Amino acid sequence: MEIKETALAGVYEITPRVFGDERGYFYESFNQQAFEQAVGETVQFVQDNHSKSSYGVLRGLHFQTGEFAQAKLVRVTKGEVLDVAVDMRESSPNFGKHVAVRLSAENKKQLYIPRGFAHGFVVLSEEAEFQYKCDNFYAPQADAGVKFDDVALGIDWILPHEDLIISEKDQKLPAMALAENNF
Ligand SMILES: Cc1cn([C@H]2C[C@H](O)[C@@H](COP(=O)(O)OP(=O)(O)O[C@H]3O[C@H](C)C(=O)[C@H](O)[C@H]3O)O2)c(=O)[nH]c1=O
Repeated sequence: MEIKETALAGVYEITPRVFGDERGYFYESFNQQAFEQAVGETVQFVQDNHSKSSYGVLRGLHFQTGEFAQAKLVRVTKGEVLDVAVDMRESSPNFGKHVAVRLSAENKKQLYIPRGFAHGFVVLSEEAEFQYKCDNFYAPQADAGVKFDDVALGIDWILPHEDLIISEKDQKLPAMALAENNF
């Protein structure tokens, strides 16, 4: 497994070692020991999520506030997405900055997004299946987020606006300046 910190401190890009042979391939999609050694902290994941989306679906930018904040280890097992993490920690020198990485079933890349970050993705392929680990349980009462196209964030989502499919909930998310984050 190769793991490297992205330009956004705290967010890591992980590329697993893939063993291919005439049957197909094998790789360890998660190894607690290797992961913790690489990110330099203990992370206990407690919930696995799996979502399927069609081309143009944009989910995000979401986070859970305060004590319910979640660290996530995300990957794509079908298709391709542009995955985005935004630093929401007001004390961080990177507050409001983001990183965007293409994750796909093909490149098998994963992204580790610590607590204190907003997360979202847009589907670039016909369909995408998105699977991820969280280190804190779902807490709807702490569900929060920021608007994906807030100019203050300056995120290039690649697809034309008319191709995007966004839930009503996500369309109503506040701009960064108004987002409650408690981080
Ligand atoms: C997140 C979540 C949702 N749900 C239920 C609540 C709704 O009835 C339904 C769909 O939820 P939502 O529309 O919030 O799903 P996404 O838009 O994919 O939300 C996720 O999108 C971005 C990419 C994230 O990083 C978060 O994990 C999460 O916010 O699943 C649960 O039962 N458990 C959960 O952990």
